[in-house]
Amino acid sequence: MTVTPATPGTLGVASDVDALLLVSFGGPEGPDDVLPFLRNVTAGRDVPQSRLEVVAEQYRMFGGRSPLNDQNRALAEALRAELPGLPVYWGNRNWAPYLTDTVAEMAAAGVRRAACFVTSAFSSYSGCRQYRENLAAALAALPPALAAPELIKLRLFFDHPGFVEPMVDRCVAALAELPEKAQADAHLLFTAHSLPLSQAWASGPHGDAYPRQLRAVAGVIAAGVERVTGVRHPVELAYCSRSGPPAVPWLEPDVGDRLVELAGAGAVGAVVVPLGFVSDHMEVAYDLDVLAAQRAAQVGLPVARAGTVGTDPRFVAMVRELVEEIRHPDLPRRALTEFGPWPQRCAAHCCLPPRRSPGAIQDAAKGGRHADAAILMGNDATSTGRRGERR
Ligand SMILES: CC1=C(CCC(=O)O)c2cc3nc(cc4[nH]c(cc5[nH]c(cc1n2)c(C)c5CCC(=O)O)c(CCC(=O)O)c4C)C(CCC(=O)O)=C3C
Ligand SMILES: [Fe+2]
Repeated sequence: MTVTPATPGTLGVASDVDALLLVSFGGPEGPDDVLPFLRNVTAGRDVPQSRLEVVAEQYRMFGGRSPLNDQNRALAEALRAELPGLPVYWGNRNWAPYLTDTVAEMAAAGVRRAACFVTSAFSSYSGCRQYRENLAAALAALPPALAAPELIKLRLFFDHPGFVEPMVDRCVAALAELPEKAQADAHLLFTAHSLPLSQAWASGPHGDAYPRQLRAVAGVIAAGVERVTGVRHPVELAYCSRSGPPAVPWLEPDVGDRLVELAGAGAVGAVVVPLGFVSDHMEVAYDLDVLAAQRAAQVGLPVARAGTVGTDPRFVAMVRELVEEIRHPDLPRRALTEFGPWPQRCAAHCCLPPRRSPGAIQDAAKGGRHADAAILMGNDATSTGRRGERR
């Protein structure tokens, strides 16, 4: 491919990427949005009505408004400041601004090649592949008169220093909030969104990537905490926000159950670390700060909740660095675990959704329609000679 030299003044900004698209989950912004939002999230999924009513009630406790969209507005603003000259767009899977509308707006504005930053750090169908499918669907929905931009999904960032270092600071700060006598021996209880076991097993190119990545990063963060405090805190991994019918197994233990168990086993305190989320949205504000906190209070276990990265300057700079990786394939790709740096392009069979029709799996194996969508979105447009891999 042709490599355009960086123009002075836009130094460090990928000159052959002409937009950044912030891609996220979306959340309701008022009471009337709650049910339509939940219907969007669970369309075609095995989530019982009773579960939806429980979740709707949680959103109503917060005035029907999730903090998530405002957090993404703040992140988009921070990215505009970090990447002057690069238009920053924002689109969601489940609520306005919908990806379909944003991608149409980008095409109408003449965007040719956009880097897509998805606010999910880890490998899973819900957090990675489904977003690639959403992007492909947004392209497929473009009016024929509009030229489709190339959409390049940035690599997963779960072990990037720009994510890990702010999390170390947040753990250290949370430890200091615990009663003094609980600080030295406190557990670090890392948490992430639970997944159906079938989805967890199918995550990543070799399976089981989601829990393994979480555990690996948790260890790196704990080591970072030790460098600051001089204490190696015990590391635990637990899950929140289980959904689906009770008969379907999901990743365990639940964070609330684990806090109760830890108290029973004589733990003096715990820091709950929302490792699986990059901002304090509902899964944090309700599932951790209300539900899990109640469980700990019932057994008298002191807990503090670590913050999320939000718009930490190091996290914002990380996005810039990931964009630069697209522009300059020879740049060092920073990563702190043996799982990274995650490839720019996910393998065709990476994070396959559970319960796919045999036809769709065959398609993926042959490099058919589904695989094309995945590869288009995850590809490294600056590298060549890799196409044969999927033949
Ligand atoms: C891996 C993962 C992430 C992390 C990656 C990422 O960040 O994308 C994530 C994020 C989020 N999940 C969120 C909300 C919900 N997730 C649900 C349901 C589900 N999530 C799942 C997985 C994930 N979810 C799964 C396997 C289901 C079962 C149904 C299905 O297979 O799709 C439901 C339905 C009701 C219920 O809870 O059962 C809701 C309301 C919000 C918004 C919070 C806010 O509004 O502030 C966010 C950021
Ligand atoms: Fe979710």
